Order: sequence, then C-alpha cells, then structure tokens
Amino acid sequence: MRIRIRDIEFYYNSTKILDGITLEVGEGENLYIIGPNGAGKTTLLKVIARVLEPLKGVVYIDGKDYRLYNPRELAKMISYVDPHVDRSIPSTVYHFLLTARYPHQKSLQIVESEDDVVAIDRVAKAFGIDHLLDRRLDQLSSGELQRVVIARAFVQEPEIVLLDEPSAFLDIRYRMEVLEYVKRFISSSNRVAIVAIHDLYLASLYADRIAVLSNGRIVAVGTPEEVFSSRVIEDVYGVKIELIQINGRYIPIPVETR
Ligand SMILES: Nc1ncnc2c1ncn2[C@@H]1O[C@H](COP(=O)(O)OP(=O)(O)OP(=O)(O)O)[C@@H](O)[C@H]1O
Repeated sequence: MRIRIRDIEFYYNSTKILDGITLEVGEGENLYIIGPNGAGKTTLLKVIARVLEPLKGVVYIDGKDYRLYNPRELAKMISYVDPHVDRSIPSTVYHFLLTARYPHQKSLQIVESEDDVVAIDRVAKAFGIDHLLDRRLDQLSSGELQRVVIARAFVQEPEIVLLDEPSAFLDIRYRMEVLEYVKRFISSSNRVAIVAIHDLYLASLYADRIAVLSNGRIVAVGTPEEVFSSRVIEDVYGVKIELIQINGRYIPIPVETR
C-alpha cells in the first residue's frame, strides 16, 4: 500500500486551509505530521480519509485516484481515528469495536463471524482493554475511552491508519504502548500510518519520517534526525530548541519561547 498526495488545496468558506500539499507515504511507513495549532493537520487527515473533499488535487492509493474506489472498498482500506468520540453512544465497548467489522461482513450477516471475534479479542488484549468489553462507553475514563477508540481502528484491520492526536489522554506507558503497537502493525506489513501529533518526543521515537505543516503548507519532510536538526522547528513554533541525543535518537527539548 502506498499513498501519493498531489497538490491538495482545501478551503473552509473562502479561507485557504491546505495550500498545495504534496506527500508520499510508502509501504510499511509511519509518517508523523507535526505543526502548530491550526496548521491544518486534522484537515489534511480528513481529506486523506475522504471525509472532506479538496477543491484541487488528488490522493492516489496504490496508484489509483481514491475517488475511483467504491465507498465500501475505501471503508475497508482506511481507518480515520477522530479524537472526539461521542461517548453518549449507547453501546458497550464490545459492540463499539464490532461496528469496525461492518466493511468485512457479508450483506445478510446478522451475527459476528469467527474472524470478527478473533480480531476483537486480539486487539482488545494488545490495547489492554479486554477487561472493559462489557462496559458502556460512558463508563470509561478518558484514557480508557481513547484506547478503545484507537483499538477500534485496528479491529477494522485497515491498510491505512490515520490517527489524529492519539496520545492526548494517555499516561506515558499507554502513549508508548499504543504507538509501539501502531509501529509494529504497520512496519511488519505493507500498511501505512499517518499520525498527527503535538508531542515531538513521541514523534522522535516512533516516526519513520516527519512532515512539518505550517499555515497549510508542508515546510519540511524527513527523518526525525533531519527535521529536528534543522532550524525549522524553532521557526515554525517560535521556540528555542535544544537537541539531545539518546540511544542514537535526536530528541528536541523546547527550552524557551522566542
Ligand atoms: N469546520 C470548520 N469551519 C471553518 N474553519 C475551520 C473548521 N475546522 C477547522 N477550521 C480552521 O481550519 C484551520 C486548520 O484547522 P485544523 O483543525 O486542521 O488544524 P490542526 O493543525 O489540526 O490544529 P490543532 O493542532 O489545533 O488541532 C484552523 O484555522 C481552523 O480554525
């Protein structure tokens, strides 16, 4: 699976939000998107998920314009994880996870298949939510709910995972566990992950490449080392950065605002 994003322009009303976005994500790659508040990260993920229609530009999935896939094919292929889940949905965790299997189910299927049960069981264990399957969504803590919502994406077994700020409510162990899982799942297959995140440290740990978005434009793309050792982070965020090296990784530490 490969994604090529070509010259995407997106407007809200008459305001240009994405301005000529061109990016490629290769097989088995974890691409992280960073950038200041309002830079356009969520908008870009929604365009790639086909939740939003760009005014100009095309997204190609495996060389094919994504508008040419039928909705069911696309639903099976792409999972977009919106951080703002409606926890008032009257559903148990199990049934919420099961809804991710719809694209895999046969049209007259009324009960879950063995494959559905196996997928839910495997992912629930990996995300440490197997003890929560009978709980209702409104009975979960914010971090538990977030793990459930991210787990749901993997129950779908998508080729392309789009994660919007996956770490916000998670404690440090779960941040690492969730992103390690994503990295393993993607790297060990020919799948693709695009992760929008504010935490530069987590990006330095888990990104294969990082794209920096600022005012709707990609201003840098490269390995964590390339991106963090350039001046681009200081310029884009307006903060002074010290770079430290631990275990061969380059980790940016913001030390003061400029
Ligand atoms: N529904 C909308 N209608 C109009 N403008 C919008 C809408 N949603 C977002 N915007 C604007 O689009 C721009 C990009 O928003 P977006 O949410 O994509 O940024 P972001 O990089 O994800 O930001 P953050 O880091 O704050 O989550 C912002 O200026 C925002 O105010």
